[in-house]
Amino acid sequence: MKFLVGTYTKDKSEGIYLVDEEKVSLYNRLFNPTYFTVQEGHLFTLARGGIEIYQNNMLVYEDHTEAHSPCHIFYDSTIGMIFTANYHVGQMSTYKFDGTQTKKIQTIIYPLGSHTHQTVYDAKSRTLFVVDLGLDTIFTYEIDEKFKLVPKKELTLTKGVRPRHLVVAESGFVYCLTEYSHEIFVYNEKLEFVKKYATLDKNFPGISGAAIRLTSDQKHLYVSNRGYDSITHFLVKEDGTLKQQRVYNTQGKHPRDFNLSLDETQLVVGNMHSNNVAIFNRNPQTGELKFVKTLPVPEPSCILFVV
Ligand SMILES: O=C1O[C@H](COP(=O)(O)O)[C@@H](O)[C@H](O)[C@H]1O
Repeated sequence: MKFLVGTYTKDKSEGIYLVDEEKVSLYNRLFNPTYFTVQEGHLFTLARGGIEIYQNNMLVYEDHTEAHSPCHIFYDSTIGMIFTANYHVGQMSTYKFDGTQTKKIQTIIYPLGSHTHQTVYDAKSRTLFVVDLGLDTIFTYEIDEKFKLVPKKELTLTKGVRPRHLVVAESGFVYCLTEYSHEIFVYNEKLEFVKKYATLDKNFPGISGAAIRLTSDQKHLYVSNRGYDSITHFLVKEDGTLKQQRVYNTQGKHPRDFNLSLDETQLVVGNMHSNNVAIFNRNPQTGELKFVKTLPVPEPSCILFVV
């Protein structure tokens, strides 16, 4: 079991931590690496007013030109592009990365009220999804031969539900978790609305949906609920609709992110307000979780399993 934990460095945290079995150690000393990804031997992380890219712990690219730090970063190796969403200033940026060189391509500034929260590129449909929490909209784009974004469809959710993160299934179905209403909005491969599901049976005040993950067999979907600190497990049926299974206590406060191990036999939750990560064993057939232990990690906000 080996995973990295991105954090807020507002209090005691100093950057990204490595959890290797029982041992927790500082992996990279950084300012607020609240989201990051590791691919092709590079670490792509959020930084003050932009992004930083590291290779073997050495800084190889930095951009600090935005008025605030973004909240989400996504790298797609099929097109060699990096995408960021900047919640606080309502914009998203794109970069071209060719394995060594990085170039900023574009920044899109959204209308007043925008709080872009996530960018996801789906290589199969060649579609970029930009989730805008503030505008209750999912913007979609194609990418042209000059790596510029060409607007496609806009998915408008119910006003005030506040979409936060989504996943795209191999079927083309899109599952979007809302922060304020903690619901999952389901869209089919034509991006037509199908149905929505509450992540919890009761609507407690102050709950906010955070992360959403789909298993590689496409059969299990998990979401985290901050405030009612839990993970809800859904089965994904043949027709793409969902069936709620169980709700699991995350053994800590404010589960901002969680992730599956590479073989998907474990699930780790980052409990941001209780400074710990909770480790669960996972049955890959049934999707059931079994709590194993917690480990102390300060201000966890992003979990990523590594080889
Ligand atoms: O989910 C959330 O995310 C936003 C954006 O994150 P930030 O790291 O850019 O601040 C955050 O402000 C908000 O409180 C939270 O609910």
